[in-house]
Amino acid sequence: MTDPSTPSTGSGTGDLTVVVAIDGPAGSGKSSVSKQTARRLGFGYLDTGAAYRALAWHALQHGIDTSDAAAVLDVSGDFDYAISLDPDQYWVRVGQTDVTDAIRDPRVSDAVSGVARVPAVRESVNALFRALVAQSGRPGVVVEGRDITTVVAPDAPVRILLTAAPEVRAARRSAELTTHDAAAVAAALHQRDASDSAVVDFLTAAPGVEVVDSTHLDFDQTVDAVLGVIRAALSAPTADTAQTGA
Ligand SMILES: Nc1ncnc2c1ncn2[C@@H]1O[C@H](COP(=O)(O)OP(=O)(O)OP(=O)(O)O)[C@@H](O)[C@H]1O
Ligand SMILES: Nc1ccn([C@@H]2O[C@H](COP(=O)(O)O)[C@@H](O)[C@H]2O)c(=O)n1
Repeated sequence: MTDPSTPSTGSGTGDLTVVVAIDGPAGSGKSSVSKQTARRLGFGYLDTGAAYRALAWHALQHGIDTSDAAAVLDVSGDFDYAISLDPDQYWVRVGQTDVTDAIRDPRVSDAVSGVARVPAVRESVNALFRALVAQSGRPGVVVEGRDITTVVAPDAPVRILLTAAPEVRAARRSAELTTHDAAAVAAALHQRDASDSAVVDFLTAAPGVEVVDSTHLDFDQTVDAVLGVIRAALSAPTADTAQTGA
């Protein structure tokens, strides 16, 4: 994997970029809500799951079974990954190939947890995420995934766990994948959550993480709820400003 050269805390405390960290289970609305939130704030948007998905796609292209950790690590050596942080011009590339749509294929979703289970892969992509945030040139970046509030940017000034009831998440995902059997889509989503939550905990909020439950909210209400948390957090006095009176 390309080695990110620019070190950064990616936390909003060690550099000038404000990080809004959002975690949650599959289908909770992380990508769509984070993207719209970023637009509303003029922030960048970083989809961290795309890196795991793109590496899973890359492994499948090489005929690799992603449950084979050694093979995944091996193929990650020539993984040339790029992603846009522009919420209005979102794309994902591996080498010269645009994989923006391909990485959403259920074939990739079914394989991605194997990739995410490899500790060396996680360390490498986390360093990349921090570098992408630091280099974004934006006043802030909404970063969404599974371990952003706890591992990637635990010091971010805004940390949110976006949840929704499992049956609601499954129904929303089924509505997107209309050509697929609804029961199979729901089973795959819950299976992926089960595999992923064995690696990182995104089902319970870590201390200091605000929960936004969208079960009974529509999309716009969810974005407004997230923006409310962000505005409250960014206008609250920090330890620094409270001490200096700034
Ligand atoms: N509050 C909401 N009300 C209705 N639909 C919603 C809401 N939030 C998100 N959605 C829809 O639910 C679907 C799943 O959302 P999205 O893809 O953003 O979830 P995700 O958490 O990023 O999923 P994954 O982790 O699997 O990538 C999308 O079609 C999105 O438009
Ligand atoms: N911070 C993250 C983000 C994602 N993953 C893994 O990637 C998969 C795809 O993520 P989506 O958000 O696009 O659904 C996800 O199922 C995890 O396996 C991760 O481990 N950490």
